[in-house]
Amino acid sequence: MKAIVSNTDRLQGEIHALSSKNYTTRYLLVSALADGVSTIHYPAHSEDSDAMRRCLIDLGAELHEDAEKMTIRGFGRHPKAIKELNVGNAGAVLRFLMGTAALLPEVTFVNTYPDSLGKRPHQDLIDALEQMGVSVEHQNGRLPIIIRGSKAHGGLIEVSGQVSSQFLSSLLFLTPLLPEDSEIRVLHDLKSKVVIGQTLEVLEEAGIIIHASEDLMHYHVPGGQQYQAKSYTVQGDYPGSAAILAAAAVTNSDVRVTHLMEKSKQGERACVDVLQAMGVDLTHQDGIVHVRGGKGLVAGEFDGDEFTDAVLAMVAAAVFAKGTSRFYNVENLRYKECDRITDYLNELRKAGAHVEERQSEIIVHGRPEGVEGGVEINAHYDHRVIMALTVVGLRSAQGLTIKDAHHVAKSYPQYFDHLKALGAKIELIEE
Ligand SMILES: O=C(O)C1=C[C@@H](OP(=O)(O)O)[C@@H](O)[C@H](O)C1
Ligand SMILES: C=C(OP(=O)(O)O)C(=O)O
Repeated sequence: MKAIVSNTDRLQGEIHALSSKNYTTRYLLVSALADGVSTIHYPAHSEDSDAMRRCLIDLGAELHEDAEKMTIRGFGRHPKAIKELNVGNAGAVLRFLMGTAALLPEVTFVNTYPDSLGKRPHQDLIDALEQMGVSVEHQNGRLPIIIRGSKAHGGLIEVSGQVSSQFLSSLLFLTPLLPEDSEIRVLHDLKSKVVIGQTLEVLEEAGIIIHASEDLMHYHVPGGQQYQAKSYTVQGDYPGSAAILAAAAVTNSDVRVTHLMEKSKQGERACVDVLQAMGVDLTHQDGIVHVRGGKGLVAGEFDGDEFTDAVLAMVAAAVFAKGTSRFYNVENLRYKECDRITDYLNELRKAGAHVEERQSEIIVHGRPEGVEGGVEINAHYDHRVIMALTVVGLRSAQGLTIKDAHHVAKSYPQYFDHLKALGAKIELIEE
């Protein structure tokens, strides 16, 4: 699908935020790891959450769904011994399930997105699993990956957090089910640290006890635990909503996004503070973010690691801010669906933005007058590139054509419909 995004002066209306992808994948997993029937209210529906759902069914979970909720009968510590799992292009799903696969004799994770997930590194998790007696066959730390887990045990586990927090999350989901206690030590740095808060929150809701150090670098996990079957409610999704809020910030707008909890543990909640720091007229009350855009943005400096999945949308807003913005501590954006620094900035440059890259920084020389556009954008298989370039397209004199825009469905299938409902001039063409 191609998205033709035209210059749009005004956005107006109200959007009910989509359900959180990260909470949905976690609630699905802890429900499957429980014995008994759990309920998830308002689960997300996207390619990534569907990938988790599909894989858990393959592993023996029983799922039923109506319009508002899903019930899941879990497989506890005994997933079905299947041969193959296909996680699509979902990084978190792959990494979390590589841990679960350690409960099985042999599973192959196939490589269906060789140019996206197929390029992403998993070596740090592989190293950790090997310390636990799991045998892993892989292609230089990449897919396809075969996990042989029959001998998995707890104990001392060291894992690097330098590339992704998902490796640590994976171990936190697995280790409570092992007979032995585990000590997990995070080596180097822990990137996207805020996301670990979501993992710990969900584990606690599922009745699992984890003793975490205050800096989230050390964990004592008692073994022999059981996940409890529970009832969960998924909150609204900040990373996806950040793109809607950025679109509202760069246009003349009066837009409300509802269902966004002020006290959320999603790091991307910070997009509200970032936009405010850029001078956007915005309020956040009773779960509603209300933007009155069009008054002109100002540049700022931001630690992007605090809102990993909203960085691209915030950079798109900064493209139209007065002055030079800097998003630092973002190197791990290079290991996502594409290289979200080099690939993304190349597309922004094509659109007419003035941007520079460092190894772990994005620098934006803002153009409050707007950009020229009139070019075709390569989506690089990346939903967040698509969402962010759409924001830029709304302020491009000649608009932007985004190729392969269907990849937006990885996290936010309704993105274009939501923007169109607000008045964005977007035409979708099936190819
Ligand atoms: O744990 C999770 O659900 C996620 C963790 C983050 O990844 P990294 O820890 O690799 O930055 C985030 O970017 C991803 O979208 C989802
Ligand atoms: C990077 C993302 O997801 P994942 O790592 O799960 O593929 C994302 O949603 O932006």
